[in-house]
Amino acid sequence: MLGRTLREVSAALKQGQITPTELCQKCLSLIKKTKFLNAYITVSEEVALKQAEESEKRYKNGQSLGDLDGIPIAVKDNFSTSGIETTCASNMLKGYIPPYNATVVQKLLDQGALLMGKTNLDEFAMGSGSTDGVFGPVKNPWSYSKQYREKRKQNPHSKNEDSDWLITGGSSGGSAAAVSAFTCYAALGSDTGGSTRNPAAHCGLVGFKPSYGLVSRHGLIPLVNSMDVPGILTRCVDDAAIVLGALAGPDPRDSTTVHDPINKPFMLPSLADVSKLCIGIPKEYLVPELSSEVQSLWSKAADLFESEGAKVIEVSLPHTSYSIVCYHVLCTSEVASNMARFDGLQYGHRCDIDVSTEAMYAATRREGFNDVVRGRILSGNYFLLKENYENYFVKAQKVRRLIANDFVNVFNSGVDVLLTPTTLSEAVPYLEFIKEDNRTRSSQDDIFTQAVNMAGLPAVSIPVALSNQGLPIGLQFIGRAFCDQQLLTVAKWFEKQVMHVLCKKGEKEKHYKRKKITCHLTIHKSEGPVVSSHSMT
Ligand SMILES: NC(=O)C[C@H](N)C(=O)O
Repeated sequence: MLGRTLREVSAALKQGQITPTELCQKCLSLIKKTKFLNAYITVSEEVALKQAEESEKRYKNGQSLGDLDGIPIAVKDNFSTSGIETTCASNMLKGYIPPYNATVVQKLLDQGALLMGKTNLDEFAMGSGSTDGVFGPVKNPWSYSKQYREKRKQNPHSKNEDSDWLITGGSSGGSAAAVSAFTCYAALGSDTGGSTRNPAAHCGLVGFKPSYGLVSRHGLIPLVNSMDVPGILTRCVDDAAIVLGALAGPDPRDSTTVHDPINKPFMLPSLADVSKLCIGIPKEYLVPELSSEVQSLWSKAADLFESEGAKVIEVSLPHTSYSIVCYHVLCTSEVASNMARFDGLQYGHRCDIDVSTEAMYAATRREGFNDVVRGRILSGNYFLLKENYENYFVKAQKVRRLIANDFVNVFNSGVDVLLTPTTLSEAVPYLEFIKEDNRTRSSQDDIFTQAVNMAGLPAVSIPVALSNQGLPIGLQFIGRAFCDQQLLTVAKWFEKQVMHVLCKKGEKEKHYKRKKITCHLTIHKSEGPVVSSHSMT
């Protein structure tokens, strides 16, 4: 095996154990074999092979561009990619081919990364399941692990295997499935209310959301401009740091990016000295909906820090209970304004009826958007009505400030990092997920993640352990604004510890077979739980 992580595979490329073209072909073949996951909307095979060829020349001439040269990556289909269709999983943008690359995409390509394709999502990134895009739902690769299948078989309510798969979480579920199934070594997601961290937790990955302003949004098709950030999905913390190093920095095309006052330059994180840390546990995050397994891991993780000499204290984020509703008002208001550009004239789909311009707008938007998007546009326009503006939008802005100040107060009191759950539970089966109204479910699942976006802070979800059902569970660390590097040092220390403290000691390997895919599940001392589809039957 070449290596599970970007770092390992990058070393293999540097040592000539594999060429970029061979690596690219391996990933392309896995993309084909795991097509049933529905992780990709577009596979950019030709582009990736061409990029691999160029990378190969650089390696041959001793001119490699660094750790990302020759590394297969995937990009969520809401980032513009020059010459490659960018759909946001919406009828509205089907067939849209942008003339430019998003800054983050360009930066990865400039470092020699290979673009394998564009990944599936909830339409316009609205959702937490990756179930609501026009190309159909994404399946979680962990649905096919033997341990999970066996557990499901014992459940009398379980349906047959083909309908019994799990959601990936979302909205960057395609990116998470793509990394989790080893079709690439890192992927870009976007994170507006948790969309990178949530699927990372459900798919056993590291999901990193940078501080707002650290990474450019230019070319990321906006959901909520004041909260969107490009996110990073990888298999370990070091890999996330490598990608962040390539992406961070001001961009003249995004006026909200700043010259990072703290992290210059980005380096591979060292291991934090935890004995000097103060870890905050927000008491308001102990919500009744939290599963007992997640809760128990959360408290074990806190104990772990304490036993290693960290100060662990309970803290209060008193405005947490307003966060979901506040996010809803602000998100939908920005959505209503952002989506106004999709009118059948300027971009994308157009319904050609010649009754009147208004009728054309209405028909275009009815055909172009699903009902989740239309619902958000309607709510947002209601909040923005002249007579409602003060009472909803302005009030929500004030509450957002209070929510952000809660974090400032906690950090000012000496807390270095907050430790919280990422999601309420492990991934749920699709059929259970759609039983509930997806919008309600989505908003509940974002309870631990949305406030971070409203405050613009960095946060990372780390895979911690497998549940009784054999599914990954993640925990989240939240840091001070622009302390992204420090946050990663804590995450890295934790990642290293959890494998032999929270999981069973030592190394255990199991091979799980199902249909054509063999999931190879490994728990190592020094790495997170990893599901791979390296060995195919
Ligand atoms: N992109 C996101 O973070 C989406 C978030 N889950 C929402 O539905 O608004």
